[in-house]
Amino acid sequence: MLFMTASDSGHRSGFACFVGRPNAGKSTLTNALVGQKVAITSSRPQTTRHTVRGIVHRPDAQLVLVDTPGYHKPRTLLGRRLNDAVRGTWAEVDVIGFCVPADEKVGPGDRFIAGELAALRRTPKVAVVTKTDLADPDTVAAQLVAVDRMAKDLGFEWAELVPVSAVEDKQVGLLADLLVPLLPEGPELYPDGELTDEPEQVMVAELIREAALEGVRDELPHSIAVVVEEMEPREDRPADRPLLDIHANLFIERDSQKGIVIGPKGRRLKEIGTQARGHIEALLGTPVYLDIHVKVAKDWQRDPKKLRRLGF
Ligand SMILES: Nc1nc2c(ncn2[C@@H]2O[C@H](COP(=O)(O)OP(=O)(O)OP(=O)(O)O)[C@@H](O)[C@H]2O)c(=O)[nH]1
Repeated sequence: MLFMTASDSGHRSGFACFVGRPNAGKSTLTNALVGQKVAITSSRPQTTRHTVRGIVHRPDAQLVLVDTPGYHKPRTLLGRRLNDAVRGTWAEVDVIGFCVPADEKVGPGDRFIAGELAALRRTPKVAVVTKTDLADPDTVAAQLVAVDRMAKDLGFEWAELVPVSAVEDKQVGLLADLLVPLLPEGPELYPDGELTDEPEQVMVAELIREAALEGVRDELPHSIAVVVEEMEPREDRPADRPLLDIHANLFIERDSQKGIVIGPKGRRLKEIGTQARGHIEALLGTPVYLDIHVKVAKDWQRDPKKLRRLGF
């Protein structure tokens, strides 16, 4: 009955995810489509850990965006878990957006991922050439041709091929217009106004992790995990001056990494706290007291029990 009503009205709803090599612009594009910061962006690759959904609400459709971690050659148990999670997501969505930056040549990393997509015969695949503001029109055109050819070489065709700039908000609306017809007919999946179904604590943990990753060496990203232990409104506060107490543990793998995260005289940790607090307050719309403890969870990347405890 619900289905008939939905198809009568022509309303569409479904899931999409963006895939592509690290730094391809997937999170930024998700944010631009949704219009609010829900996924985590960073100038460093492979920071999108959790499946974060942003929801595009339109009168004619609801598009639920699932943001997956980067798909890459696994070296550790964590790497394999991430790849499993990514492939699991690909199999579940209604449409896949494959992102390639306009300012970098199509390479083996792109072909590796597109090759995996080729196996998903039934799922429509849309190619998105991202960051067009960083390339001149000829380069963008050449990139569109290269991406088209890559699919043909792999034995499939893109359902759509579209250049966008998420930063300058160019063609982002067009991309949504092209994705919507590829969704099945159906009613709204989430109530209007709900931007993400990711638990707040996970998003808060991601914001702390993002702040912790700023300015640390490239090899550290997978050595940091954050778990929010407690998130409670402070008691005895006047109604017009609420305060949210957040206690979080920041896990590193080895004692030797403590210095990097904490910094001389605790300066680095303080910076992490200040930056994360600003983002959390913007996200939740309330003043926050943030308390971060740095703890060593030895070799947590390779230990299945510890991985589970940290939510992977
Ligand atoms: N100039 C420009 N920069 C962009 C655009 N989109 C993304 N970027 C930048 O490119 C970098 C990577 O963007 P992300 O959105 O984090 O990329 P991602 O594909 O989600 O990266 P991973 O999480 O590592 O897989 C960031 O520094 C963004 O600011 C764009 O349209 N124009």
